[in-house]
Amino acid sequence: MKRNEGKRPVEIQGLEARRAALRLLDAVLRRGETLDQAAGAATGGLLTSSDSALARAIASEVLRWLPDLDALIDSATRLRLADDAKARTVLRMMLAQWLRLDTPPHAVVATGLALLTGGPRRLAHGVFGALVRGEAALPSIPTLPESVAERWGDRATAIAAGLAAPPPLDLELQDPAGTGAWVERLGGESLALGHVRLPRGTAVTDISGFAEGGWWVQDFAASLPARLLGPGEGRRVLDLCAAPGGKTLQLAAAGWQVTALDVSKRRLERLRENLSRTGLDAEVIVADALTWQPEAPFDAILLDAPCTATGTARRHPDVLHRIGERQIAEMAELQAKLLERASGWLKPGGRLIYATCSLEREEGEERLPVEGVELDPIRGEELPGGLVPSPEGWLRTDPGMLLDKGGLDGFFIARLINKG
Ligand SMILES: C[S@@+](CC[C@H](N)C(=O)[O-])C[C@H]1O[C@@H](n2cnc3c(N)ncnc32)[C@H](O)[C@@H]1O
Repeated sequence: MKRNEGKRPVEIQGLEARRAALRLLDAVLRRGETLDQAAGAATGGLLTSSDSALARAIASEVLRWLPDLDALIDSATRLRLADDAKARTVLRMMLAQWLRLDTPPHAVVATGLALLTGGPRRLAHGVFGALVRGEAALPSIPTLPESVAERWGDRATAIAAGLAAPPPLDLELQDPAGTGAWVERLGGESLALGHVRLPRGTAVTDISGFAEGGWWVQDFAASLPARLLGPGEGRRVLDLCAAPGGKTLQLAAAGWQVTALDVSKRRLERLRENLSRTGLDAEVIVADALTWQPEAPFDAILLDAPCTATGTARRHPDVLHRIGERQIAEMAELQAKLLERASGWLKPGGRLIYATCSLEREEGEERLPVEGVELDPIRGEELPGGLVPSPEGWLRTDPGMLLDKGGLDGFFIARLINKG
């Protein structure tokens, strides 16, 4: 009797993670889902969290470098593989593991070819082998999908330079006065009071002080909208579209009396957990901002509007392939409605921060002006070193900025005032 006869075939180690990566890519590229949405179904059945992290890393690197991986594949075969051919997707994964995740070619072959059979398997073997023998390499800056490069115009190359790798890990501190002490305790560097940046790949659970609640994870650019409202001194602020609550925590820590509103009950659960871990306080309201009405006007409002999130492409490279004119137009329409409503809920002299983590003009510059409120220009001296407001007085950040320090998420931020 041959070895293993009558038993289940021995599973190649690491194969499940590759199968999950394949499912993730299928969900993003074929069904238009986000990596986050797809993760539950695609990686939920995996045994270990490291397998799920590996699946996510493989899929992310494929999405980050997709046009360049395809160019390599096409350079090594005269057969034109369809964009959605399984052999192409598996080859993209194999190349991403070899060239981006430093997996040795023999391990890539063992886990990659097992996903294919017959002709496609022989083809993938040949293409991968030829590229390895030819010492294929990726460019230093990822090539953007054509439609994305067109949209981002003359900033496209600079932005792409910031997309070459996942971002570092930014922490926002509850007590800015303790910045020096936290930098000493955790290492890393600080780009402003209240901020600590740790190297990419740092696992949140490994950072000291999580249970103490002295910090929370928040990209540095995402911390700027709340910073631009200044200290609260007990005044009332509405955090509109608040969950999971990074900005709620910042506002509460800065002395604002916060009302945090969001339509998503599930995401607000995370906001409540964050409040309880940090010992901060806010009134939490589950409601649709398109129909909700406040009982009294606010001293300030922070509208961190739902958006296409193309500014988060470093962490969520799926946005490079899922977002097009239709999604942008839908979000812009929702943002216009939210802005129109929120602008009517300010006390005279009250300020409204409008922010989106999008790189699209339709979700930023083109949402201004807003009837009933005027631009309250952001001044250069209010911003951390290296960032400058536009001549009009709003702020745009993108992943190509502060690159020598690890880059930033893309945000549009404008501050408006009710002069009423
Ligand atoms: C960009 S996220 C907010 C992130 C949050 N401000 C933070 O810092 O953690 C946008 C939020 O808008 C919420 N949202 C979308 N449509 C909404 C609506 N009509 N009313 C209230 N919230 C809405 C979503 O549930 C989502 O939590």
